[in-house]
Amino acid sequence: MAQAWRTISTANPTKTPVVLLLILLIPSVHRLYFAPPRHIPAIPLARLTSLPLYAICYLGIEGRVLRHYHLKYNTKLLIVGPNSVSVSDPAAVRGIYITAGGFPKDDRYRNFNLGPVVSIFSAIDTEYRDKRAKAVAPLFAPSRLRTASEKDGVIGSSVAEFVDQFRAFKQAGVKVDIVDLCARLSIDVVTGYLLGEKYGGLSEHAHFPVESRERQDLKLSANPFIMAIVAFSRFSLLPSWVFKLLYSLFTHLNKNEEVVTSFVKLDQFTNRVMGNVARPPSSAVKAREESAASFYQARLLQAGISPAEAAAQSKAIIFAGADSTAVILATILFHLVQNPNARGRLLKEIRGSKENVVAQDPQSLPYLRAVVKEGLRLGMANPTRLTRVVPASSSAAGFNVDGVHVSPRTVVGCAAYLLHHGPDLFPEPFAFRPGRWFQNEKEVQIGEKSLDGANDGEGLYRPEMDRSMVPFGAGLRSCIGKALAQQQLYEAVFALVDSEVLEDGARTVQQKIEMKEWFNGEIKWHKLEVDWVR
Ligand code: HEM
Repeated sequence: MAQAWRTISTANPTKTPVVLLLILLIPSVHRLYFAPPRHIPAIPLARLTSLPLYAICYLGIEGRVLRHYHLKYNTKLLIVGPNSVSVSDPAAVRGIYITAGGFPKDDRYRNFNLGPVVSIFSAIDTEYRDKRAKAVAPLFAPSRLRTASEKDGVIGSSVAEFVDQFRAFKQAGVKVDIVDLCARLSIDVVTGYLLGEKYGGLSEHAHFPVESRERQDLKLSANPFIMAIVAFSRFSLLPSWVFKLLYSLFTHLNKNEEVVTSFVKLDQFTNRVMGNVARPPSSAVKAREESAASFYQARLLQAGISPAEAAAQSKAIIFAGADSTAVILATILFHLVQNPNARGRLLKEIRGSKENVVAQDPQSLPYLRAVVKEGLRLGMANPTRLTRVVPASSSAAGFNVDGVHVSPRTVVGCAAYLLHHGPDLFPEPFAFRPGRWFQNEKEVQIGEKSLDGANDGEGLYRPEMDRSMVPFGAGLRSCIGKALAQQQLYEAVFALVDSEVLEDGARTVQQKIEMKEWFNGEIKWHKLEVDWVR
């Protein structure tokens, strides 16, 4: 190689830069003319380089930019990098994520490893993932969730505390930040339910009166930890070595006391819950130990996972569970505050269900289901492409999207931002309209056409609409915490609407929800406020 450089430079020094440029351009020219099919539209420069994709990912505008180009070119397939395509086609979800276990996750997921530890979420090796996911799966059984939702259960008591705090803000006429309050509820539910001890999100600042500056200014202490991870996801598409470099640089530059304290607090909490299950059983605490054995960290230890890894996996689940559920719940509440008609309809349904002799499971209430579904559609907890790689196997060699062949080793992915905002399936895609989920005329009447503007014809599209919904991903690698998240959403919306806290003058301070569309979507400024007009 060194000899070759010398030959070029001694042959004709003035031509060297030109020759070098040509050599450098060969791969790009090859990409431009041969690699990706020429007839598939691309975002600018994407056939040559991934830099535009990295830039929009960094800026948190990936969802809206890809949607713009899909609509502009009227295409279901869009080239977003030399070896990467965005798919905006509900019919492709099955092929990419479901059939035969779905395509494997691509290399970008390595960037989500927890240092040396591979999490359930970041694992590419499915055997590694299955061992851990199977160990914890029984925790999400419906009967266990129902028990936890009773008055004195972890979910039931946390939701009651959440409603009480909401009410206290209202009674004092003080603005409430629903993103913060939902984050407090979510972290308590995830930790209390899975790890056997509540983090204490709802209680940590509850000793300050709601009117005090401290109470209004202080945010959940785990926020800096959560937001640091959310912010790293803006680099997640980069090659692993660049990511690592930027990660250490970014960590160094953004290190401040608040972030360090938050990480230390999370470490202390995780060590404590690990200690709770590591203690040797004694007859006096037998009952407690028995129930402790049914917690997340204990089940991982029982499956042969090392204590250090079980601790890291527990920390990962706090992030995975708390942040996404908070984003979706805050989205639902924000829209309910802005839609008195939907709220009125929901209150009527909830009150009706309470008059029933047999208490009804919130998840069986049709209008509440539509409200939660519409919130999951609009809530951008994971707005961007869930990337996978087309395997080289023969069955996948024929993978097609809308009649176009996608070759093996191409990175493919569907984004909730695109599938959830398809204008054909979801007219007025950015509007909150629970009524759109009702299937036939009778159901539309239940959904109150006159109340939220749904029209009869839309219901006919519902199966297609369902296929377009990927808030929890799809297939084997879809969210393992879906049942827990849904239980919290239903219980919290039911209880809050039933309490009538959102009645008599509640209004949103922000007019709309603005998001940073990173892999984990972030509500801008991490704040959405509700105040009260008297
Ligand atoms: C409304 C709340 C939630 C939303 C919207 C959500 C969304 C998602 C999505 C989209 C994925 C798939 C990611 C991909 O394919 O790359 C996922 C995976 C995952 N979620 Fe959630 N999630 C929520 C709540 C939770 C909760 C409560 C937990 C834990 C208790 C959790 C734990 C996980 C884990 C461990 C995975 C990885 C599964 C695997 O790769 O096998 N999530 N989630």
